[in-house]
Amino acid sequence: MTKLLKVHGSFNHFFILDQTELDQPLTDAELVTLGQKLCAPANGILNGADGVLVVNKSDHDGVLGQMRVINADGSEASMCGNGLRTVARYLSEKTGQTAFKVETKQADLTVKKQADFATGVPAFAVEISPVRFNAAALPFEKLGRDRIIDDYLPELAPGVKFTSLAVPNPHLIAFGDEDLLVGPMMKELGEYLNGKNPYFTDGVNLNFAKILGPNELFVRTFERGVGFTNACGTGMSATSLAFALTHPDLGHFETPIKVYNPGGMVQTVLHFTNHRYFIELIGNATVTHTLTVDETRLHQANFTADDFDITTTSEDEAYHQFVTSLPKPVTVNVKD
Ligand SMILES: N[C@H](CCC[C@H](N)C(=O)O)C(=O)O
Repeated sequence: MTKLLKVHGSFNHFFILDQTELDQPLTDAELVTLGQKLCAPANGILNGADGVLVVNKSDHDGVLGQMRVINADGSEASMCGNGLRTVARYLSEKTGQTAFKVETKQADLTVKKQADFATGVPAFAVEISPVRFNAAALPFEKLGRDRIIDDYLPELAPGVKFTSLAVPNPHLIAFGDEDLLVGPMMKELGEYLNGKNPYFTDGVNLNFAKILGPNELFVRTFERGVGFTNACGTGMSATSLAFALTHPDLGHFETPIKVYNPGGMVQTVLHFTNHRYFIELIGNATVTHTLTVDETRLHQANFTADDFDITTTSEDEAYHQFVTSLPKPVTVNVKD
């Protein structure tokens, strides 16, 4: 039998599959099908998820494991900030180590166990990098620019200034008031840029943010390969950096930035060292369920909820209490 975990970072929900525990790792095609089937709420496996985090062995020195990210639509992403916190916790509890590196598509990233974010809410800090701004890292070549920093993009939305950066997955960011975050534009633009369009040919994570004050933001994200999620770790990290670059009076480097989101709150710390940006993302790493299932069913994506033995942990209650204790600067419903 094979064990999976159901986890979340800021209610950005994932399944973790540790392939080092399998008799036979899944093929890439099997991972795509598994991601689509496990994550679809209609299939009733714990109401689905936003993605599957696949843990593999890493042969890099000083690296405890490799993380691959399969979105709910089966597409693969180069990075997942909320997910990396949960994989870091999984590997920490598996090995007993509390500070180490995890291999991701474009970099081996530093992770470190933190003090609990609140009672019963374990937390990890993870490195978000590499950070790039140019069209080579972002597929927006049809917008006639090599960079998009605090620029109007009338082709996409009149009267809105955007910033785009890759961390290394692609993000497009705009700052505005609550109407922008909860109005119709976000869904329309998010669906357009993640469908057939000449601007972001590989899709893009769309982040709208409200500035709450010095080093305080609220960020809502329409994620590539998923749609609206309760939080996007790389989105909150990229938005924090865009905040400091476009509002240097309010967003500061080397200072914790409080980032609220529909699923809770995380902290980010921006760094610029040796001509390199990187972002620390600090937040919860919550395990809500353990699941066991026959490995063959995962390979064949041939399962219903009845094929899983599911155990619920006691952690979600503690996280709900944490979220309830937070201010609600913007009214966006939490997606179950
Ligand atoms: N949907 C994203 C991957 C997951 C990122 C998000 N869940 C996070 O926490 O960073 C993409 O395709 O780039």
